[in-house]
Amino acid sequence: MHKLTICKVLNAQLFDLEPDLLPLFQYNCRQFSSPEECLSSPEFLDHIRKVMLVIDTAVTNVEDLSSLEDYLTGLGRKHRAVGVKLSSLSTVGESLLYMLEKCLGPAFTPATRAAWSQLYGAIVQAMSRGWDGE
Ligand code: HEM
Repeated sequence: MHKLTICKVLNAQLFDLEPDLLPLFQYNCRQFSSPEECLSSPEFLDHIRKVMLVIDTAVTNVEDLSSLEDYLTGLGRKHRAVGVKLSSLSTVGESLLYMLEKCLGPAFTPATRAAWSQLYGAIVQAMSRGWDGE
């Protein structure tokens, strides 16, 4: 399956888990009337690419995640500013694990799950500094 198709599936599940995330994605002050409309907008697809790029970068730098810390703290701050709650990042993590499980099937062993969970947890921990002082 194409990477972006996978990501669309992932994000459809995201809105099932947390419908309140939909109004946070607004482009040119326009609100989407349904998850489907959001999922087919070029800006939202760009955001999916941005998320995947951050995850790709974390995988590449897994031996030295501290080098990404300042970037991720700033990224957290931007998300706080657009109204994202810290807890919503966990919902994204849940969707990510769900997607991997669906795509990898039996290859998604408990050890693989633990490794992904740890990596995403490290991203969230660094981003969470953007909510410090709340
Ligand atoms: C919890 C759900 C999330 C919501 C509602 C959300 C929403 C947004 C919004 C509204 C923007 C600004 C517009 C745009 O660039 O599309 C944005 C930017 C961005 N988001 Fe998210 N986001 C979420 C989770 C994440 C996660 C988990 C990551 C990465 C691990 C991420 C990575 C990015 C990046 C890289 C940008 C661009 C920042 C920049 O312009 O410097 N987002 N996000």
